[in-house]
Amino acid sequence: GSKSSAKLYGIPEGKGPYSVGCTDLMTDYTIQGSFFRLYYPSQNGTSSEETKWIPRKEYYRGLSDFLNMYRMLGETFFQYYVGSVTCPAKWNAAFKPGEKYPLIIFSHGLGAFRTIYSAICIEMASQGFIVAAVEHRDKSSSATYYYKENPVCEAQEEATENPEEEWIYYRKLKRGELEFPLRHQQLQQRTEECIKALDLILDINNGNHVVNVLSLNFDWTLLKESIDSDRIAVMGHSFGAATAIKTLSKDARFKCGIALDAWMLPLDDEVYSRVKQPLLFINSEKFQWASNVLKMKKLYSTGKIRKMITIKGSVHQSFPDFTFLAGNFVGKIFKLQGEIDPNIAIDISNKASLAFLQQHLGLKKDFDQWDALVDGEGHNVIPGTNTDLPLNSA
Ligand SMILES: CCN(CC)CCN(C[C@]12C[C@](c3ccc(C(F)(F)F)cc3)(C1)C2)C(=O)Cn1c(SCc2ccc(F)cc2)nc(=O)c2c1C=CC2
Repeated sequence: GSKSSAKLYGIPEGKGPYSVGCTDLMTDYTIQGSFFRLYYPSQNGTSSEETKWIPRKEYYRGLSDFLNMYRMLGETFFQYYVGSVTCPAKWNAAFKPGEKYPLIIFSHGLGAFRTIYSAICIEMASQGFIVAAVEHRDKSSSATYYYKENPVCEAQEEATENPEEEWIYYRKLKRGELEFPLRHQQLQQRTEECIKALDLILDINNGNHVVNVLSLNFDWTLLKESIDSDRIAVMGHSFGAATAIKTLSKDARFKCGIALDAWMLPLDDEVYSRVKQPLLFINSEKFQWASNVLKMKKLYSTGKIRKMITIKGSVHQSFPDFTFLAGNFVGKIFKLQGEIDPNIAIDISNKASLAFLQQHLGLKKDFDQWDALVDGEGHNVIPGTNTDLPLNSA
């Protein structure tokens, strides 16, 4: 049955010392508002409820459309196979105050949305990071929503009691439409959304009151003076990795970036000379082709810190959570798993990320134990890319 198979393979728990909480924040009754899922160090025993992995059925509709599945079939398929999946974080657990935590803003890929990179986000939070996984409203996500204040009953007090949900679904490329203009315009919006999420979190850090249009009982005031505003990084997968690179070029408050299987197409030529901060590329073995690797190479210019590793036997889907939910057989058929065990692949990615973040955020942790991984030394990992392009050539 669905429960057993999905449960059997589940999303891995965080390995770090902190227990992990999870909540959602949506601001403003407009599409311009911020919407992100927050993963954070939590106080033990303040919530026993696990977090719903895909919280609304409209995401199943978005996914089946994105994957060109027949909608009825797709929705039933997802409802049945992932409807009961939870991720190993305590829903609305109380935030653990008392220290300043470094912050990561995470950007999802094409056709994804804020909740499906929880293995990465939970691991980072368990190691003492606060992670905000933004949900983009640029129509690159399978689905997303916002609340409209329905003007009709504006006059009466119930305006905020039954705000109208507006769902936005993935915008497919039209036949004959050029890809770059659409993706570049989406990239601009995605970058603005990452920067706005940072502004909002720093606002909360200053003790300003935040209005969450989602009625959740989470105490945001506990985050006051809990963000280490000098230790901020941006991270993303595929289109989200391009978003991370563009965000670095736009906002120096982000001190370094991590690009997971970067899709370089949406980036404009100006970006390449404007990324001053250290950048780590973590690539899967299969998601690599010459023009994409050449663009990564273009970011290697003198004086800038660039690291690149490839995880052997991994595939593009080794980073999102679906890789943990399919059995080995189905996983390989749908290219959700490569030759490498999904847990080993994500472990390499997370440890390399932690070591790189310690190096470039100046953390006082023990993540330096994984420095060799950042240099591509270790099992299942190689430096640079597995394509035959020499990276350091000018
Ligand atoms: C058919 C649509 N076709 C045209 C756009 C390409 C579809 N595609 C390959 C797919 C996503 C695939 C997938 C997922 C999930 C299941 C499931 F069954 F497990 F749910 C199955 C099969 C189908 C592997 C990609 O877009 C790959 N990709 C991604 S995949 C991000 C994602 C999305 C939804 C998820 F549920 C999980 C992960 N993010 C990017 O930023 C970029 C690319 C390519 C370039 C830039």
